[in-house]
Amino acid sequence: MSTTAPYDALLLVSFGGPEGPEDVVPFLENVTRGRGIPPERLKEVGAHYFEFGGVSPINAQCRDLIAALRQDFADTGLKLPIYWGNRNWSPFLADTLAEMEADGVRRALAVFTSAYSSYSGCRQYREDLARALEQSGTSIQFDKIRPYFNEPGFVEPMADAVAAAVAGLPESARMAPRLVFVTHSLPRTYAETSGPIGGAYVSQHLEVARLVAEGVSRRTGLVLPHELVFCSRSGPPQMPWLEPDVNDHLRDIKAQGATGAVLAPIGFVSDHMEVIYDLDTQAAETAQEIGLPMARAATVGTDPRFVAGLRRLILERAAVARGDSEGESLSTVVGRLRAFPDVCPLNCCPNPRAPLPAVAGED
Ligand SMILES: CC1=C(CCC(=O)O)c2cc3nc(cc4[nH]c(cc5[nH]c(cc1n2)c(C)c5CCC(=O)O)c(CCC(=O)O)c4C)C(CCC(=O)O)=C3C
Ligand SMILES: [Fe+2]
Repeated sequence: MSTTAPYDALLLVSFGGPEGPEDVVPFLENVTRGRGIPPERLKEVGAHYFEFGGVSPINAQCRDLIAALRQDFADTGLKLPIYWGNRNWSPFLADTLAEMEADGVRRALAVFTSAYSSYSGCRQYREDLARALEQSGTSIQFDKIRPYFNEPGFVEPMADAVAAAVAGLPESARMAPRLVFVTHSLPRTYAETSGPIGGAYVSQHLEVARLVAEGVSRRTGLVLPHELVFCSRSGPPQMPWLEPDVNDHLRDIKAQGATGAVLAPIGFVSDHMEVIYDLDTQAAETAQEIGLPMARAATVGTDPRFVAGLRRLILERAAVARGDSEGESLSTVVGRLRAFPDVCPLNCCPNPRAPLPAVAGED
């Protein structure tokens, strides 16, 4: 029988987002406290949220993912309560931990809404949990599931989505379309130090891009050129971030003769603000301006294969925690990168400013 022992609960840990116009400024203050984001950039990002009524889509997407996981657990006979807490907006992690402890939770498993290794998408959440334990005066023991970029349930729905987006391009654009894989830009130093030995953020994305492109050619019979590009750069202009920017890239491929572009936001598990603003609004405007037909592929969201993949990772981590499995992983991974370690190694994705306490790692 599959079991989630020794865990008493699952905790979905996410970024958080504003749920109305009055939330936008305090939310951005939480995000950027002590991070040296220029005020002009903050005003600009605030304007993106206001364009959408001051509501980020991310909280609704977390609620949907939790509902889908609960249904999947019910269907597969798992009895593991699911909680939710955020880094930057309510429900805040510290409040959720207090609630969990009041409910008798002693040991819990965390799932982050980020599939890849980076300070922002992994260690920072581990630090957030350590700080929330401190703030709430609770003592729940936390493990986490490993980064899931190479879980088949993450990759397969994206290959379907990209193939569907290619098919949805106008006939004329299907002559020589390009696949444009997009993720969140990072300061180059964060990317260089990501993972246990550095470089993990980009190599994991390149691997997913390769796997999805291969999946697309299996589905369509076409081998389409692809590349990895970046969105949502912030920080001061003199600081190097990962490039090229998606808008610059669209201009480049248009100049090279591309007849169309499919944007595939492989860096995001659902249609976050970066997707609905940076791609569906801003990059779509760029594409329109230069006369390049563009389609945007869906994110995994609550695709049942993705949800089942998360469940496999939860069961796998529980087996390791019980000592029933000693390996890194029981479940399969796709591609040429190994399953990421269950316990983040020493110095994995280091804090770029100063070391802070973090859960679920060797340090
Ligand atoms: C790698 C990465 C992910 C992916 C992993 C993951 O999913 O966690 C991610 C996710 C997200 N980032 C988000 C929003 C923002 N990120 C910002 C700023 C920053 N992000 C960074 C990196 C990442 N961010 C970095 C290095 C900064 C600079 C400041 C710092 O070093 O921390 C800022 C400040 C303004 C700006 O400069 O843009 C905002 C508003 C939202 C919510 C979207 C919504 O509302 O739907 C989500 C899911
Ligand atoms: Fe971000």
